[in-house]
Amino acid sequence: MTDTAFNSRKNPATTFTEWLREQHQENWDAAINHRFIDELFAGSVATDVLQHYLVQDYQFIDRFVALLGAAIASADRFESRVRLARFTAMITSDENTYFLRAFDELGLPAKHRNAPQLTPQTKAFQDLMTEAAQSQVYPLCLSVLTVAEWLYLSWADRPDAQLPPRFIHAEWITLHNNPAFADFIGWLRSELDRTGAALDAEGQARSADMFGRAVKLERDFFDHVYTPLQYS
Ligand SMILES: Cc1ncc(C[n+]2csc(CCO)c2C)c(N)n1
Repeated sequence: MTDTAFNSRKNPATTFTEWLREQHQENWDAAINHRFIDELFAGSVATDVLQHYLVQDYQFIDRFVALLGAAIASADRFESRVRLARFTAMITSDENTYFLRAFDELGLPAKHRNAPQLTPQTKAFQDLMTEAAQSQVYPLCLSVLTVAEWLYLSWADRPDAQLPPRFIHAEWITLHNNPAFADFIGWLRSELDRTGAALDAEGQARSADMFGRAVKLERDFFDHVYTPLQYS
């Protein structure tokens, strides 16, 4: 739902990604200030809640990588493909073993790591990533990728907060607030600013719709971890 078209925004200095976020500010703020994030920083997330969050979130990566592939294929220039390809290589390498170590720490059996029962919220997210990928429209792929990354940087960016003592909490924060991650999101936003501003009004409305659905799903995902499934 678009209140005002991007081209008739009040402040001409507003970038396309700022315009997108402004339209979905309520869900955005609810997500980045969610109870789950407060508990993560406090190191006090209940074990069954954290298990549920990580098991369901681990099912995110497959479609996320497929969406990156679609962005690489639909990008309008070589340097963009290269940057996306480097990021894809980074997140698919073995460097980051956080999930596997966390599953060990939480005593989660293999069946829940690899083929858990999926919740409707997880499925809805997978479907939105598939929809964006299948559009084969670069700024639409970016609209969903940008939410999944920028919203995570936004909740993790609490400069005055102390890190909690256990790695299962602390590393989930530092994975999302480190300088390399922030730098990539800066680039991702500049890319959507550039290609989104060049869309016609209908394309911009489609981008805003997908961006808004992604923000809502991020909020729903945090909400839904408080009615965890049992993984034993
Ligand atoms: C529901 C949900 N939304 C966004 C992310 C963030 N995220 C997903 S893939 C990726 C790139 C590599 O880490 C990032 C930052 C998440 N984990 N779970």
